[in-house]
Amino acid sequence: MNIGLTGGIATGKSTVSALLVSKGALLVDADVIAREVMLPGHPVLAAAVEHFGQAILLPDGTLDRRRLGDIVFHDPGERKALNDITHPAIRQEIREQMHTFEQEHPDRLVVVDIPLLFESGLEAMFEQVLLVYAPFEVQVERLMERNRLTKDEAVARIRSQMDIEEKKKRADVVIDNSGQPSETERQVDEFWNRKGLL
Ligand SMILES: CC(C)(COP(=O)(O)OP(=O)(O)OC[C@H]1O[C@@H](n2cnc3c(N)ncnc32)[C@H](O)[C@@H]1O)[C@@H](O)C(=O)NCCC(=O)NCCS
Ligand SMILES: Nc1ncnc2c1ncn2[C@@H]1O[C@H](COP(=O)(O)OP(=O)(O)OP(=O)(O)O)[C@@H](O)[C@H]1O
Repeated sequence: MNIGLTGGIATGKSTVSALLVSKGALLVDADVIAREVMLPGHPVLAAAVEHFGQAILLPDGTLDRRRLGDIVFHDPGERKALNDITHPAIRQEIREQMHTFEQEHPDRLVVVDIPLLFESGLEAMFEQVLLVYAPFEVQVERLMERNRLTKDEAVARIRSQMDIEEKKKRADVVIDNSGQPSETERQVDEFWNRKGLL
């Protein structure tokens, strides 16, 4: 059994996936995989440097994430270029991890956290798609606070993704994380208790 878990930036995907893991789900995390392919020595990082130049590297050879973020969150063409470089390898690794979990633990729920699930058209990989929702204004606030960003920087990142209201329409299940954590936990409990009906 598997679900794709998505949302908007800073809507609470990590918060909800941690709750599901605490109940016994197995997690595949696209953000973790995206970081692995950008480590020194990985061919994906090499391809990114070829496109964006040495300036995206820090003196120690690791990726300057803030610098690359500044480029791609303000320029749709450069964002597409980065996605074209990184996404095939990320998708491949997601598929492999999902397959391994499903083979080894056929009785467990496999949760696959992918921020850009809808943008990348990956719905068909999953039995159901669960959306972690918080409205735009809440996203802005939480992103500014967590990443110490200005309002403009936070809005640029949010606008780099499909509108959260559109994602809400496309999802099979919605967890509204705009309220208190206890309210989110209640909804996750409810989902967990009826997931046998998936
Ligand atoms: C641009 C990079 C260097 C910025 O790094 P930074 O440490 O500031 O952010 P981090 O990686 O923690 O991502 C935070 C969030 O930003 C959003 N985001 C990241 N990349 C993108 C993108 N290409 N388009 C839209 N949103 C994105 C996601 O919601 C993600 O959860 C980094 O996100 C990256 O390498 N992105 C390309 C790979 C990718 O698409 N990852 C996200 C989905 S798997
Ligand atoms: N219900 C809530 N009330 C208040 N703050 C919350 C709530 N849920 C999450 N947060 C906070 O909002 C921020 C974003 O949450 P989280 O990191 O889980 O989002 P995310 O969707 O995984 O983010 P990203 O897209 O960047 O990976 C965090 O700082 C988190 O502590």
